Amino acid sequence: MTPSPEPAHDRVPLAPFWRQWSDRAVARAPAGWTGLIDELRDLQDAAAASAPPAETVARATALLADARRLLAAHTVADDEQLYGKLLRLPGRGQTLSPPLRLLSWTATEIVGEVTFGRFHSGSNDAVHGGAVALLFDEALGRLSDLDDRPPSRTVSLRVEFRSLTPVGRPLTVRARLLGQDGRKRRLAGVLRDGERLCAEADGLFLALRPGQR
Ligand SMILES: CCCCC/C=C\C/C=C\C/C=C\C/C=C\CCCC(=O)SCCNC(=O)CCNC(=O)[C@H](O)C(C)(C)COP(=O)(O)OP(=O)(O)OC[C@H]1O[C@@H](n2cnc3c(N)ncnc32)[C@H](O)[C@@H]1OP(=O)(O)O
Repeated sequence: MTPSPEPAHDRVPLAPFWRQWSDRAVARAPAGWTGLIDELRDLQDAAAASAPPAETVARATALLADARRLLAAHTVADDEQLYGKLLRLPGRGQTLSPPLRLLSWTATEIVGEVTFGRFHSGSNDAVHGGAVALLFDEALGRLSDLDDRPPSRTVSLRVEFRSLTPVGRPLTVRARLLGQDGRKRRLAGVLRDGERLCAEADGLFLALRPGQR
């Protein structure tokens, strides 16, 4: 695999399993779907950051209930859902974790950029530790399954919080594949705000056996 010369999240190669999984969702996604996900993400941040008066709360609640009813009328099984499956998009079309935008990659290392919003704040404008762990699971998981490696699952993820992770600033995340032993893949991650180390992670990912769900 050739290292990427420039930021290009959507050119990161996908292993065949994930390419099919994602292309199937892309083919079924209606016009405007990614706009809906972006709006949902912004909504989460706006709700977390607001302290509105009662009239605004009532109006927003009614609008949200309308939107929820519209979407719930089109509920599908997990296999058919679109959410989280658009792997060529930063954030892969989900709002659980903040969009991870890949800047460069090789078979054994990826570097990405991420900005946590107010939705992921714990307190003090600092990111909740669980959200930091979530980001590492995304980044390490992404690398684990790169380069035609068979799909894997996290079995262990240890995070060390070295300093507060700030909300609202672009941060750099770096993931490395340390080694493979049969189905076991050891990975490590580092999250930095400029030069400052925010958190580090060690993960063990296990490749699934053929047909294993
Ligand atoms: C789920 C979301 C997936 C979303 C994917 C989206 C996109 C993917 C595309 C690209 C990637 C992009 C982004 C990445 C995004 C997300 C990544 C999220 C990944 C996750 O978030 S995923 C959910 C959390 N994850 C689980 O829900 C795991 C639950 N679990 C199991 O499903 C089973 O556990 C399984 C099937 C994994 C293995 O089961 P099994 O029966 O096949 O294997 P077995 O138990 O025999 O273990 C074999 C050898 O591993 C050793 N071993 C096992 N566990 C160990 C541990 N904890 N520590 C040390 N060693 C351990 C044993 O000791 C033995 O070692 P030995 O062979 O030497 O004896």
